Amino acid sequence: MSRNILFLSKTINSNVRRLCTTPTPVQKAEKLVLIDVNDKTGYGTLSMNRLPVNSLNVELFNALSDAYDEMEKNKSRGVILTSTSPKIFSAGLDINDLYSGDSKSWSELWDASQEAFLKIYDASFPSAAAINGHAIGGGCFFSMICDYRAMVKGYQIGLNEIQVGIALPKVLVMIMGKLLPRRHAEISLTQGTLYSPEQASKINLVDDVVVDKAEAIIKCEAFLNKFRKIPMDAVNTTKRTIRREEIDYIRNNKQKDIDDFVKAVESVEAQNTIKMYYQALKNKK
Ligand SMILES: CC/C=C\CC/C=C/CC(=O)SCCNC(=O)CCNC(=O)[C@H](O)C(C)(C)COP(=O)(O)OP(=O)(O)OC[C@H]1O[C@@H](n2cnc3c(N)ncnc32)[C@H](O)[C@@H]1OP(=O)(O)O
Repeated sequence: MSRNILFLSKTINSNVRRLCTTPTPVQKAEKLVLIDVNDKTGYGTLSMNRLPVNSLNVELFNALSDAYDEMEKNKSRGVILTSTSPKIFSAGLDINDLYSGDSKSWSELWDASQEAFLKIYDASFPSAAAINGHAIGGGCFFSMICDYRAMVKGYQIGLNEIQVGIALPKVLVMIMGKLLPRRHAEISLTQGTLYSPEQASKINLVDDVVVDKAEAIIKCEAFLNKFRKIPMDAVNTTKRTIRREEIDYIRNNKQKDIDDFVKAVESVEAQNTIKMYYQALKNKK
């Protein structure tokens, strides 16, 4: 039996409360991350639900962080990260925010992304990504920081930040550098390559290629099941040893990392590229 838990980020909750007396379209805001805990396995399925494309903004990052807090509090045995969209896992950072923001909003965006990163990457339970659609930029990155990835055929995955005009943030470089063979990481990061799941599986970017979301979930559960007979303290100590460099980098350089991101986004060249990219996206239909 499973139970659905209504979940909203703190920000959205406060917005909804504030708006209770003044009806506006914002009241229709959906839950940004749906949590579905399987009581039998103890696994929580977290589904990103910022439609149409699950673009990552402060609220979605906060909702992910809060969902992970909830899973920690409930001593979860594992998380399956996926999306409610039929064809998009996540389209990465919200390009509207990159295009129309300022240094304060970009700082807040990056701060929230760092928090969500730490919650997932340093969780005390394993995470498996059921990549049920395109996973681009930050969408790809958030699947990369899970312990396992199963991706449905017919979509694309990759870190394309360079195409959007953003110099790759250090933590993305660190993690891709560890996941992919060196040469592939370098080409992928400097060219912003997007891969089919079949290509991605050849370079370690995804672990399994599947036909649909249902099969992705089955594969994720099978991965999480592998930890059932292993003491989690031993797993976590080992995992933290493996992941220490990236975790320490963010924890010890939080403000510098935010400043670097803001600098990369606010440069004239980046803003021009973001603007062209944004317009091309809007004009593509
Ligand atoms: C600690 C660090 C943590 C993490 C951060 C890592 C940093 C990441 C940087 C980035 O993520 S940069 C962003 C990279 N993302 C992209 O370049 C994706 C761009 N989008 C697409 O390629 C396509 O939209 C798609 C393949 C995802 C889906 O294609 P399709 O199904 O044909 O839908 P549409 O293109 O028509 O899109 C529907 C709708 O959504 C808007 N949209 C798409 N992507 C974004 C986005 N990233 N941000 C905001 N909005 C997006 C698109 O403009 C359409 O809007 P309409 O108003 O025209 O309907």
